[in-house]
Amino acid sequence: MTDPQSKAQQLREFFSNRVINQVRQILDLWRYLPECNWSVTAVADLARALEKLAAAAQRFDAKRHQQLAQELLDVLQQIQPGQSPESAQLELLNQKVRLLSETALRHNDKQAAERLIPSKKPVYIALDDEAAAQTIAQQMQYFGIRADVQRSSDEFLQALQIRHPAALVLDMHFSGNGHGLLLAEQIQQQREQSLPILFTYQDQPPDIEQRLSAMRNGATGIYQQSEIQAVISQLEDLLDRTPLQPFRILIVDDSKAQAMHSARVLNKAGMVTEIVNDPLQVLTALAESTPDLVLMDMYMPGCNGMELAKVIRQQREHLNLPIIYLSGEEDRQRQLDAMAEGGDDFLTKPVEARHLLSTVKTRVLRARQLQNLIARDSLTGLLNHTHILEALQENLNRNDGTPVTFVMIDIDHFKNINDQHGHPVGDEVIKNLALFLTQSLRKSDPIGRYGGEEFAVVLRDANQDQATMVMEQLRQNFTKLIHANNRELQVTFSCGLAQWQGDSLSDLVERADQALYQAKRAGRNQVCVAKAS
Ligand SMILES: Nc1nc2c(ncn2[C@@H]2O[C@H](COP(=O)(O)OP(=O)(O)OP(=O)(O)O)[C@@H](O)[C@H]2O)c(=O)[nH]1
Repeated sequence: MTDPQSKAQQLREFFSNRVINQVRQILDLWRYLPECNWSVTAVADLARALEKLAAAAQRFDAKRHQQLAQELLDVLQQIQPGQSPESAQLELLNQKVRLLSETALRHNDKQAAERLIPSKKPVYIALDDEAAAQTIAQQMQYFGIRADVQRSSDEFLQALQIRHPAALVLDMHFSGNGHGLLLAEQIQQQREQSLPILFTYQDQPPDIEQRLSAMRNGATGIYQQSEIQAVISQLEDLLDRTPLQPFRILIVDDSKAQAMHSARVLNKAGMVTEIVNDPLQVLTALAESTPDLVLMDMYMPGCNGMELAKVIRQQREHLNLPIIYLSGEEDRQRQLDAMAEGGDDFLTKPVEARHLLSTVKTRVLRARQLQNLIARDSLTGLLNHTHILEALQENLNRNDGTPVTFVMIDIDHFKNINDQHGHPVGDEVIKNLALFLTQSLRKSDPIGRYGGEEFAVVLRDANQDQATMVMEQLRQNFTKLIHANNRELQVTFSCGLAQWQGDSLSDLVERADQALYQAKRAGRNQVCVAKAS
């Protein structure tokens, strides 16, 4: 007879697998909605996927998933088919989708390697050098990316018939000089949507004609075969399914009708809007919500748009906030004057919806890129020292009963690596660990470069035992990575972690640091847990 406990465990694992797939599908549909301006069919597809999840969750008694799926369905049903969703509805949907993506995996899931982020679809690798292809495939697996090696053009084409991959890693000269490029052309011609292809070459860098041909055939990048980590990094971007933070737009216009019109256009593309009709209220609105962009009328009672833009720019925190004027002003000189006073763009009313949308989207994406650069470490792309601590503080502030564990990681004998192999190799090891952590942890876990060869992670919803399991697994996997194409170079890290017990941020960090010190003293290459305070 089967032990009832193991049966329950099996059921849980079955559900866990299934839910990961269903949530993946829901996230894909969700990301597609703004692109198709919330088309009726796309919303119906999302509703169907949510119904399926709710039904499966009910069968397996997974209350949290059932509740979230149902809540999402309730909001969707309030939106009239073909109409713009309201900002409050968008807020709610965004918040629930985010929660759903977070619940899709727990740290103690057995399938920790198969996380939410990477696509379930495999990546096909087709290189002339099969041993090199196997090495890349194995490295990808350590990063949680499924990879299938294809040995010949025929095998490759056959595999494509059977299963669509998430992306291809293809040698430009697979099966003969330039043949990889021809193969790519043949593959893309048969598809409606082009397949992302990462082209590789062995020694001779491609010339401009080959690069152009690669670009025309769907290249997302061209790499030397030995740049394994760069290939993995690009794949991670391609396969990322984290729900985007919605764009938040503050509309400042004394005309209620004009403001509502703009709001509807932006809402239809999934952007959350807030309207301020009294220009004197703009600073209060900026302090309360943190918009990505301000869309502003030029002529309003009380003050004009140019004066307002100047006042906004006087505050350091809004120096990079994009401001777009939307006005009936047609005089080009006045428009240019307005931009000189702190505006970024000028749209003349009446503006076409697609024109407004593309201007707003481009500006917000640029501003976010810039913000990202400021908050992130340039070598690794991780949060910098200040911002990882800020992320930790935010998590402590939530104080909603879910455990939070702070983890500190330090590469062992890093000075020797620099001394023996050179600084560039040291840098590569740092980048590899950053990428490895990004790939191996949940997207919702903030990861930072704390100092030179020191890293920090905030694990939310993980107590110290769960966190130890996760970090122990990572520690073991990390030792298997190849760095700088040198199989002799084995790198390890030590790790100290502390679960938050209601203590101050500095005490928590101090405890994790002490635990890290313990791990170093006890011989390195290990995970140590902090003592209770
Ligand atoms: N290549 C490279 N090296 C760095 C960077 N930041 C710090 N380092 C070096 O990292 C080394 C850190 O060495 P230590 O703190 O002495 O410790 P360790 O050699 O890692 O030894 P243990 O931590 O005791 O295992 C120093 O030599 C720094 O110069 C960086 O961005 N790139």
